[in-house]
Amino acid sequence: MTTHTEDSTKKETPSWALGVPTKLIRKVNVIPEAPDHLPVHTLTFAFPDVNHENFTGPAVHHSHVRLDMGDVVKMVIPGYKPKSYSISDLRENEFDVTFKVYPNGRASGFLDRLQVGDHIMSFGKHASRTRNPGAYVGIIVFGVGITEGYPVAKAELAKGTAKVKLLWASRTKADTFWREELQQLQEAYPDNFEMVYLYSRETVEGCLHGRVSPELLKQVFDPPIPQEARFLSVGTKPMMKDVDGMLGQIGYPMPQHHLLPKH
Ligand SMILES: Cc1cc2nc3c(=O)[nH]c(=O)nc-3n(C[C@H](O)[C@H](O)[C@H](O)COP(=O)(O)OP(=O)(O)OC[C@H]3O[C@@H](n4cnc5c(N)ncnc54)[C@H](O)[C@@H]3O)c2cc1C
Repeated sequence: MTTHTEDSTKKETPSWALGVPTKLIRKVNVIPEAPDHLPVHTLTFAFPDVNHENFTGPAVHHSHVRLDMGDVVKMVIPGYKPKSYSISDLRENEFDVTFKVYPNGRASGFLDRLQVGDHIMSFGKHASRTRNPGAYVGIIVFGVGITEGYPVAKAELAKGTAKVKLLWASRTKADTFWREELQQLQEAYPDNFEMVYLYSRETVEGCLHGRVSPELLKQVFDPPIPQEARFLSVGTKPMMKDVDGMLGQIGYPMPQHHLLPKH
C-alpha cells in the first residue's frame, strides 16, 4: 500500500542520487536546545572511501565541493529525498555540516538522530554558479544561512577582495554561533572584513536592531565605488528574493550585482 510518506516511491531515484555511505565521526552541539531557540549541531563526516570517478550525473565527490561557490552536500534521507546542506568546513579528509533541528523536521530530525559511527548516504553537488568578482562584497545571511555565508566570506578574503561585509540577521544573540571564529576573522583582516549583527527580537550594544529593509541595507553597505559592489544573500527562497528586490531598490540590480549568479 502506498502512503503519503513514501515520497521515494513516487518516482524512481536516479542512480547518481543514491549517494555513497558516509560515516559520521563527530557531533558537536553548537547551540543547546532551549525554550526560546532551536538547537544547532555540527556533524563531521569522513570523506567516503570512493573515487570521484564513481560519481555520475551531477553528483561529485565531497572533496570536489567548492565552499567559495556555494556548493552543497546532499544528504539522502531514507524514505524521503536528498536534502541540501552547505558544507560549513572542509578539511583534508573530512567535512562538516552545521544544521538547525526543526520541530518534526524530516531531514534535520534524521541528521539529529545519527550516532557517531553511523553511515548516511550522501554526495556533493555543484551549485551551478559563476563568480562575478568585485572589490566590495556584501553578504546578507539569515539564521543558519551563516553556514554558507561564513565560508564564502573567508574565501573572498583569501582571494584578495578589498572589502567583505557580512550582515547576519537573527532573532536574538542566542540564535548566533561562531562568534569567536568571526571575531578572529575580523582580527586577521582588520581593514578588509567587517561583521554586522542584526537582531529582530532584542537590543544588544554594538549590534543593529530590526529587520532587513532597503534602508538598513543602504546604511550597512556603503561601497565607495558602487559599480564594484557584489552581493550574496543566504536564507529561504522568499527571503533571498526579497533581498534581491531591496538591493534593486537601492541601486544594485540583480543579478548584475550578484557575487555568485546562477549560470
Ligand atoms: C542550498 C541549501 C543549503 C542549505 N544548507 C543548510 C545548512 O547548512 N544547514 C541547515 O540547517 N539547513 C540548510 N538548508 C535547509 C535544509 O535543506 C532543510 O530544508 C532543513 O534542514 C529543514 O528540513 P527538514 O526536513 O528538517 O524540515 P521540514 O520537515 O521540511 O520542516 C519541518 C518544520 O520546520 C520548518 N522549517 C523548515 N525549514 C525551515 C527554515 N529554513 N526556516 C524556518 N522554518 C523551517 C517547516 O516550516 C516545518 O514546520 C539548506 C537548504 C538549501 C536549499
